[in-house]
Amino acid sequence: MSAPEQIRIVSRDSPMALAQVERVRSELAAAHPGVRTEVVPVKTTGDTWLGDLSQVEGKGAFTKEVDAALLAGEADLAVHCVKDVPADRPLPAGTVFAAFLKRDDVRDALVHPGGLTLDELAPGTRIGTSSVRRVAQLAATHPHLRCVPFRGNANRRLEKLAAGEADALLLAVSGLERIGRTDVISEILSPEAMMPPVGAGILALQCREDDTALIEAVAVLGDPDTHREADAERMFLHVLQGHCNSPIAGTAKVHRTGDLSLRACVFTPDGKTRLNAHEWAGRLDPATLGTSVAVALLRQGAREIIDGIPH
Ligand SMILES: NCc1[nH]cc(CCC(=O)O)c1CC(=O)O
Repeated sequence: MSAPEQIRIVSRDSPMALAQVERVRSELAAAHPGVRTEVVPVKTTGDTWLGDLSQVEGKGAFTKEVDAALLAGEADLAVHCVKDVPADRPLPAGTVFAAFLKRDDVRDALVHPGGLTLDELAPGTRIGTSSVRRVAQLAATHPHLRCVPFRGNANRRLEKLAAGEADALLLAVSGLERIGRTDVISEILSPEAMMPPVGAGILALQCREDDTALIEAVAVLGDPDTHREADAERMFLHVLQGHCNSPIAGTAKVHRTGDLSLRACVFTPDGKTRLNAHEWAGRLDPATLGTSVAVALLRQGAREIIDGIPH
């Protein structure tokens, strides 16, 4: 089947989101020379509300307006960071993921203007992050550091850091790559030091489910290993049913042997309790692996931890 002549791509309007759209446009141009693309930028609640995300809709704050534009027919293709797409509920009715692009770096980076590493930071150093996952892990490993709430797109956070609103930041390596600012990285944290979130570094392409021509056309951009990792991670989070204040980390990996593993953790906000699970898929499909890892954490008391956190 031939590709559609024109594809309207909807996305958030942050510099990172627009860089993601450029990647999609160039991969589309390579796969389907001659296809025309148009960008439809939208602002999401998560972009305009810089307070506590749990006070607005929390999950979905970065995706709702993008999904609405897709469903209203104002655009044909949405580009999302999988990390920002709620996994506890199905995708908005009438939409599907048509492809997961090849995964970028899953790790977090420390941005410290003086170039120090996490272990070198002095007691009381203010780390700008509103991520409960990052706060809980830092509390466990570096209790002498102080996290201060920090929201806004990555460029905005770097500006706020330069203005002295924090002494250092934690940001995703993939995000810094997309905005062309890896120069600010003072240390890349291993997944052991800072477990990544579900969906880290993955971009998903979402279409209306009846748009079969487009679904077929963009499927060639999909990466099969990334798809397996995303399925395992998202099913893990779906079974666990977290909320926007629950510190949860999870990262799947397709190894050179082709086998898939999933490591995941649930933390208390103070980082004092950390539940761990690590399983291999073996004969299980990715979603069943995700279910199994979630059940392993539930057996250790994950439900009680998650439900005990105010939200
Ligand atoms: N919450 C914002 C957001 N959504 C996705 C990324 C990073 C890129 C990715 O993981 O795809 C970021 C920035 C960050 O966490 O530093």
